[in-house]
Amino acid sequence: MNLTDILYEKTNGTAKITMNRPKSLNAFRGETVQELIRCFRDAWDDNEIGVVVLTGAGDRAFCVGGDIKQRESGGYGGNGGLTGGMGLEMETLHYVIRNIPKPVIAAVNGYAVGGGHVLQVLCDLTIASDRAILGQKGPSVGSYDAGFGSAYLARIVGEKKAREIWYLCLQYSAEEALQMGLINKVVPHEQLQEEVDKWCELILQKSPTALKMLKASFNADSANIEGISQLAFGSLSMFYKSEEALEGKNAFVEKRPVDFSRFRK
Ligand SMILES: CC(C)(COP(=O)(O)OP(=O)(O)OC[C@H]1O[C@@H](n2cnc3c(N)ncnc32)[C@H](O)[C@@H]1OP(=O)(O)O)[C@@H](O)C(=O)NCCC(=O)NCCSC(=O)c1cc(O)c2ccccc2c1O
Repeated sequence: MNLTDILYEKTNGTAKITMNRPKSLNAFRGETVQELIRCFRDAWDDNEIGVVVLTGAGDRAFCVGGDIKQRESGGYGGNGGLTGGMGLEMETLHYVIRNIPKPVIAAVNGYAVGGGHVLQVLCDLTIASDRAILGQKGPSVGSYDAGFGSAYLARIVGEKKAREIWYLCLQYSAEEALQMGLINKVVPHEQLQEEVDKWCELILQKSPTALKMLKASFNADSANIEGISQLAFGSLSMFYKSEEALEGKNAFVEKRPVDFSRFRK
């Protein structure tokens, strides 16, 4: 596969997908999302693969969400269509992570923030380094991921905690994330790969059909969130054209404090 933003390797039944833009803390742009979708589809279609690992390149980040520096008033470019006018085919990416009939493990090696955090939320299982920092950021930068990013998050950590995560945009340590049930396990940073390998091995010893059916049954209960997701991304593409959204983006790029006060009037 010809890939620029992703590293993709398949070894002994495991497909490893690494977001590879470390200079931007693995923030995603249109191409990154397209390549992620292609890799998940390849792993879906390959009968030798029984488990998928999603991680980030480098030592600092899993993924910090959309590449804000590339965000324009109409989103991230593109011609509309599958990207809903935003240049990021996020709904499809969320779809393939949720619906690939094999367990997906997020190996969170650093920051998992914004849309990057939503990716770890969507994975079946998460193992994090003790250096990981997790949280949402959208309302600080004029954005939101209000489909699976909010409604499914609330199923995982409960309504109160999910609202805190989104309304306050705090950053949580791996240990705090573990305590609130947001992730499955925390390990010393150096042992992350080893632990992920162990979990993959355990999964690969199991009946693939049983795992496939279990994943489908877990998903069934939250399937209606897909409709909420369509509404949320549809409204986001309109919101991105607003002065309010641009204030969030510009403040981040200009490295200055954001001021949304005029939009409360
Ligand atoms: C993550 C941080 C808290 C890290 O802070 P720290 O101080 O440790 O590091 P720096 O801030 O110096 O970052 C290093 C370097 O990386 C650049 N960078 C960081 N985040 C991004 C980013 N999101 N986009 C582009 N570049 C980024 C940073 O500018 C530095 O580069 P220099 O050249 O200046 O050295 C902190 O970095 C932080 O808070 N980052 C912002 C994270 C954020 O707001 N994420 C949410 C973005 S919006 C989003 O995720 C999103 C999701 C979706 O699903 C969408 C769907 C459809 C459309 C749009 C979507 C969308 O926008």
